[in-house]
Amino acid sequence: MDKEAVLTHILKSRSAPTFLGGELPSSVISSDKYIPALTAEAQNDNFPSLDHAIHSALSGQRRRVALIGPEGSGKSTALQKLTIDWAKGERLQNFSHVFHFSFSEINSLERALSLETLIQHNRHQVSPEAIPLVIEKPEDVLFVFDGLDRYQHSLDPSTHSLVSDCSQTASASCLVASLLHGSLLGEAALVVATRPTGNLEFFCGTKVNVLGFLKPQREAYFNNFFTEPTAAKTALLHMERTLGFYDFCTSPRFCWTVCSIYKYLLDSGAKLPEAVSQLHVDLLVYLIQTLSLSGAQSRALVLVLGRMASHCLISQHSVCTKEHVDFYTSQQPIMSVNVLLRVFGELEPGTGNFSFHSQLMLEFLLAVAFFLDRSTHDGAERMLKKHEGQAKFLDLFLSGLSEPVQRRPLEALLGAFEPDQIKDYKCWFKSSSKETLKAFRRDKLYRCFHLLHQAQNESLVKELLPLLARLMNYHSDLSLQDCVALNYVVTCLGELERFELNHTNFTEEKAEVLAPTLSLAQQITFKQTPFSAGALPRLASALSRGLVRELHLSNSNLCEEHLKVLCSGLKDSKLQKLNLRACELTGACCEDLVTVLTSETSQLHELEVGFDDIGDIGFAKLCEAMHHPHCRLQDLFMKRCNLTAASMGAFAEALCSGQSHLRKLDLESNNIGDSGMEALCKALQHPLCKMQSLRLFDCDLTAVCCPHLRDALMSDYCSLFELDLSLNELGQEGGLQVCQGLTRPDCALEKLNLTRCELTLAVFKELGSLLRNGTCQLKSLSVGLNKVGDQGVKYLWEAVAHPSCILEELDVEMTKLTDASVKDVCAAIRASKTLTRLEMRNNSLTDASVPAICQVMKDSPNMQELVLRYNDFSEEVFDMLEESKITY
Ligand SMILES: Nc1ncnc2c1ncn2[C@@H]1O[C@H](COP(=O)(O)OP(=O)(O)OP(=O)(O)O)[C@@H](O)[C@H]1O
Repeated sequence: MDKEAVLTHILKSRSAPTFLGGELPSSVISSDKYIPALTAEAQNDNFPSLDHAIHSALSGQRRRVALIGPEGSGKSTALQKLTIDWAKGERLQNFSHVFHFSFSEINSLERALSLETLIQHNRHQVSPEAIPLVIEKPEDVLFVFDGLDRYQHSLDPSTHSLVSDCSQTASASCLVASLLHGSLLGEAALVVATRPTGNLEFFCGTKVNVLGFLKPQREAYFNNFFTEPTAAKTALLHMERTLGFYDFCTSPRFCWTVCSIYKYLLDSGAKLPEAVSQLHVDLLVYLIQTLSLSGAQSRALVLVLGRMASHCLISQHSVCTKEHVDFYTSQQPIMSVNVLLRVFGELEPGTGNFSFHSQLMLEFLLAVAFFLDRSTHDGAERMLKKHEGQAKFLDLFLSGLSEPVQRRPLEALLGAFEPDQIKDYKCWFKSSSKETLKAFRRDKLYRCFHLLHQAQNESLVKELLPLLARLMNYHSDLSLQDCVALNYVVTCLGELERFELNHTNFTEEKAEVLAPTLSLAQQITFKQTPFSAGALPRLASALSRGLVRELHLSNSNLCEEHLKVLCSGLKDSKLQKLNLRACELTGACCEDLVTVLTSETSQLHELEVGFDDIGDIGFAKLCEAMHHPHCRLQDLFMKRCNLTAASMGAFAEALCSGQSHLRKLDLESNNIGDSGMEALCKALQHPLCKMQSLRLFDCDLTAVCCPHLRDALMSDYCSLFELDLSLNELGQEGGLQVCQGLTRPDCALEKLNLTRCELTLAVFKELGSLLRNGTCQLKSLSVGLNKVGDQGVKYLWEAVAHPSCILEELDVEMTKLTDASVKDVCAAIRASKTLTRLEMRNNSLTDASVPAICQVMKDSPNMQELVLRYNDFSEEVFDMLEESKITY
């Protein structure tokens, strides 16, 4: 085979590049501007380039490969590169022949022919004498077929009588099917390129999904396109910011289009477009200007193209035949608009088929035509319905074009848009948006944001403010595009009370796009949103210059490094509350938290690090921060942080330092033990200690620490207002000591929780007399899960009934109460002037108690809640309980 002739043939340029069509593959390759495109798998793994994937598929056993990718993703260019590399002797030298076919050309072959003729016919520079070599050694032959999606015949083998003899004549479609199914030259290798198409169902071989360009390839492409590096950078940054979140940016052809129009705009000193609809306005204006038509002709042309676009969408055919085109273009010579359309079938010029260069331009022309067409009776809603499922951007383009500033350049060329059509679209937009926003249809909500983003009209966003405001707080499953649209809306609104993001992979790109939103929000929550490492610096910098007061990151995958980055931003922020519960933090992370707590401008007063492995060393660092004059920490939540008695000494010191503002500490489920408690109790007696609330649920305490606790409670300096000792084995002795502590006349304790503390009758008796003694300030008492029965709780009922008792909430869950106590319960409720909430779940009351209880609830207007869940009631009393507003 004459490789030189193959090379000359391919490299010989046959048509000029256009903005929409792209630079010719041959010119891209010969001018060394070829950038290896990627396979779709490259997004996840470091997979090879498309060229590599083709070569490895051809070196394998099957040697049949289909390249499947969307429009303009670089399939044809990769095939031409393959053929050129072979012809230059650089690659695939195991093949003696490479035959390159286009399915569009095969479509136009109407007469029967043999494979031998097909090969020679199709400019393959193979002499008749060489044909026997091809046939004898098919393993040395490679067939390359481009554009299966444009093929008009089926590859279904059952619809053809497949041939096996190279000299046998048959239809071209039969020859192609025979080659692809291996009955003809079965050992030859084969590469087919196509957009996704039904015919692929009949292809057996390796399938390679073509992606095109990601950011690094786009960067290389822009650098090649613009000779001036600053222009390349400006253009690329602009594209990434305004369009980089759309899938179609992976298309090399789209990159060419963007570069071409950007260059034109930059050279003419114009502004670059902010949204995809603006980009298409600029493109269409440029393309029409190149045609040098009159205004009326241009308008007529766009109307014709709009109708063709509608036809292609509705019939789901990307290709219009000559007949279709003639039908639509009785007044317009369609060949004059090849800048707007792609022409196929060069074998017999003038008889070819047409298609739109890009689906985006097709939909854009349809949108423009909608606003130009006086004769159409379709309103926007009907028009969108008609193309539903086929058009992806039609509504976005309508939205962009409905704004006077955006459509003005087109109106200057085509004449004014029809006011009725614009009015109709605006009406549809407002009514459908209001409906969507009112009904909170999440699926449609973001579409509405996208339409607003395209319209780029701040006052339109503000008009919808009353409906938008309540939808701005919670977001989930956000795509990058959604982030862009949402951010646009939030930026127009200018402020945001809450922003919660759920179930969203928080990537660097999303963080970058949402940075303004994050800066405008006062309260931010991330739930089940894994952070990528790159997202953290963006988040940190948005928070550092933002308005955020509260940040909730519980259950996030923050490691030490992530936290370090985050804290670098938080130390300059206005943050007041930080929740890092279950964020996989360790003691080492506390160093970074200390920088936030002690920064000069720190306003952080609430910190939650529960379920993180902080340990004594980490806690010691936090205690050091409490000595610092800038530290404003008041509330600290450290549930299950692996703390022991060892850290209580340093903590007690911090509490007594006079610098600490700490008022509330939750140490639930840490191994504090009696010795730790002893240290803590000493601090509580110190005049500089400001602690008000101490939660020591399940902290391994026993009666041993209770004398210290009593002393602390008895101390004049103790300002404890709330104490939770539940799930500690205090027993009778411990319980009595605590009660003794409460006898101090001005003891401030208002809330005491002694749930499951192994308390006895004697303790209940003491509690009862305390509540009656007139000095006790207790308003809330929980003594559930102490199995004292009716006899023990009776002391409390008597106390509640006493006029000196000011108890408002009483919890006696699972104390083995029976119907025998009901008389006392009712008397207590009836007599109390303060009791509002009574918790009695998990006891043994039966239906017999219900009438009296219901009656007392009716007679006692103070009572807000009585909980009787999990008692022994039958269904028969449920109605009665419900009527009396009792929770059962
Ligand atoms: N690897 C590449 N390097 C540089 N430019 C490229 C590359 N691939 C494609 N291009 C540019 O993009 C344009 C479109 O590419 P190509 O025709 O190969 O796409 P395609 O996937 O075959 O599209 P379609 O399905 O629409 O036929 C080319 O004309 C060229 O300008």
